[in-house]
Amino acid sequence: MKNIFLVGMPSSGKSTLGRQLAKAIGYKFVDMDELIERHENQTIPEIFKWNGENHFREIESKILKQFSPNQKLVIATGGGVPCFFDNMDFIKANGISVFLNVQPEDLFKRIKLSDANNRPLINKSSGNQALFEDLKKRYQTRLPFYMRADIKIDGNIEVQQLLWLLDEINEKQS
Ligand SMILES: Nc1ncnc2c1ncn2[C@@H]1O[C@H](COP(=O)(O)OP(=O)(O)O)[C@@H](O)[C@H]1O
Ligand SMILES: O=C(O)C1=C[C@@H](OP(=O)(O)O)[C@@H](O)[C@H](O)C1
Ligand SMILES: [Mg+2]
Repeated sequence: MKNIFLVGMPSSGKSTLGRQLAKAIGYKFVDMDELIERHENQTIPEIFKWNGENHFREIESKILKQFSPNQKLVIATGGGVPCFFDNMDFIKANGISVFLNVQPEDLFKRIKLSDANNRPLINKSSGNQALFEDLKKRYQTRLPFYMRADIKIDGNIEVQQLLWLLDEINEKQS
């Protein structure tokens, strides 16, 4: 079975669901953001601050292209991965892609609930209205890229729906 790439907005659950999915199907889980941090020996906010977004995007694309199709991996991509360079072409050619579709209203709630403040593109201190507007705009801009995924699912899925997702993946591959 091919590698599985999870794509979607920040806070759509790629890392959370990716771990569960990998465990359920006996795959290894990898988080691209963690690979990038290890490669650069810096946190994501530090990379953005000291080297800029362009550098981050280049490293991100380089890390992506090191995957080969049949490594038995579930890969949580960063939210921007499908939207830069030919990354989405690579993903489609080298694995099964799953878009976790979570609406801006729900993303907003998740981001507000979480203590984490490690996403340089999401300014939690900018005020609720500005944060929500930014999420809506980013979601609309990115949607066409995410929609190229092989499978699109509502990101608010329950654990039992994971089984449906697995069936769907198997069908795509048979
Ligand atoms: N299905 C879900 N329903 C509600 N909250 C979720 C769900 N999946 C993840 N979360 C919460 O959303 C936040 C971001 O999840 P995460 O997996 O880090 O997203 P991503 O990797 O897509 O940025 C976390 O606080 C997590 O607990
Ligand atoms: O949406 C984006 O452009 C980004 C999302 C982040 O990953 P998550 O989607 O896991 O938050 C991380 O790669 C970086 O902060 C940029
Ligand atoms: Mg993540």
